[in-house]
Amino acid sequence: MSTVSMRQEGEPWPPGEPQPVIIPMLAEYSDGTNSDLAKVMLEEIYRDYHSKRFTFIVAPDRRLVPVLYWQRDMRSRIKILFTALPGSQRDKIIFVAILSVSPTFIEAVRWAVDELWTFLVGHLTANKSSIEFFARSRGVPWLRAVRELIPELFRRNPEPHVSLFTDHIVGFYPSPNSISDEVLHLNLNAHGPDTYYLSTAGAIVPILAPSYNDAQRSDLQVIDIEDCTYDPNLFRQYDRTPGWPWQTWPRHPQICHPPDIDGVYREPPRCVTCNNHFAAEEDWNNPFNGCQCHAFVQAWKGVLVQIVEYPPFPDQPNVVNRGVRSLQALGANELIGEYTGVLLPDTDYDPHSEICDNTYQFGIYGESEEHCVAVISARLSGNWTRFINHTDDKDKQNVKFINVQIMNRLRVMVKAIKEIKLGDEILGHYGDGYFKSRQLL
Ligand SMILES: C[S@@+](CC[C@H](N)C(=O)[O-])C[C@H]1O[C@@H](n2cnc3c(N)ncnc32)[C@H](O)[C@@H]1O
Repeated sequence: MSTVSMRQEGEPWPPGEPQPVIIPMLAEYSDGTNSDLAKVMLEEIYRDYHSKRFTFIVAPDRRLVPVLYWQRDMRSRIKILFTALPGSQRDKIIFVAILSVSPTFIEAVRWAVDELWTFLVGHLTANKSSIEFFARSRGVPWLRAVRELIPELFRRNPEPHVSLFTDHIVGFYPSPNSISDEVLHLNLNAHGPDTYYLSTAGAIVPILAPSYNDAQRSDLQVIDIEDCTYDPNLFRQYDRTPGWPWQTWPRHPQICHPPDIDGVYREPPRCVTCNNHFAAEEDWNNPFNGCQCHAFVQAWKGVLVQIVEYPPFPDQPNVVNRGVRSLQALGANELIGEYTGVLLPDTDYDPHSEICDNTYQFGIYGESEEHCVAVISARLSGNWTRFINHTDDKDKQNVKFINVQIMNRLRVMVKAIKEIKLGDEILGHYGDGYFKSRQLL
């Protein structure tokens, strides 16, 4: 166990005293050991990118990497990291530039004690591709960081060096650098960060919507959406679902306890958390109306995960198997995500529909399993939760899909059922009928 205190920059340690771990803001989340603290720091570095918490340090004397010469301590730390990193000189420079905009990393370089730094270097080295993919898919301004840290590179003979660091070639390098920032930024605005996966070769690959029949296009990049989308016209196309529980048709299927279910207006019920009324349907799009538990909803939108390629399933050896890797520790019983997609009526799978499929589909149920109020189809739009793989092994399942009412909506949520560690694959159970209907298992 180490004590936690702040050290003045440059101040020598009193001889014989154990070197304290600094980074006080992180200490409360760890068990106090340097090994655990290094993991928490790694998570915080991912979080810096996710929340776009960037810092550009102004170093007093900047020199070419690998001798990033800020101060003597920092210089030797960066040298250790540089030696440990895999990849070419260019890859290493890009990686250090990416790290250099993370306030947590800067804090570690400046303050961390040797043991903590050694653990952190181990984590950074082992997760190099993952960190780079995560940072770049969140729009980290790494090229600007290279320019700031190594101005000589651009001043003396800019052209060859600039082209060394600007990467317009998609799929050329077998590393996360394979998609340029420009391409990523363009597509990120339209599709979202979890519409790319990290391949086993270390490349960033756009995720294309699957197609199971000739009527569906398979060259469309999937889109991230925060909430389910509802288009009444999609519901009008179909006959009323037999188990439809509401009186009116179509109506927004996620809105629960409609006050007019039998034609009599009733006051909407209150949220158990904030005690406000749930918004009535007409106010549904007004975020300031009704239940105000937005902080709660926001919490699971900040979860750090990454879509990565896992080994193919034995029954589908030629199919790329994307799954979800957690980039943070998650506690048992935490709600970690909402399954989002396009809301559709509970009709049979329509092979001619662009949005409908039976692979990325979950039902939303009312009071009972017979009351399927809609299905959520995530073929084209959804979020990371659609890449959660299935396992029959109860010991490996670490999440489950649950139907809950939060704010004024019925939602399919992903709930952690045990502690999940940084790096674990997130695995659930799809329900007994899923694979039978596809005859895949
Ligand atoms: C919701 S998606 C999960 C993400 C999927 N791995 C991907 O790359 O898009 C469900 C599909 O993943 C595959 N899958 C997931 N878990 C599986 C398992 N335990 N065994 C075989 N296939 C599985 C099946 O093809 C299934 O239809």
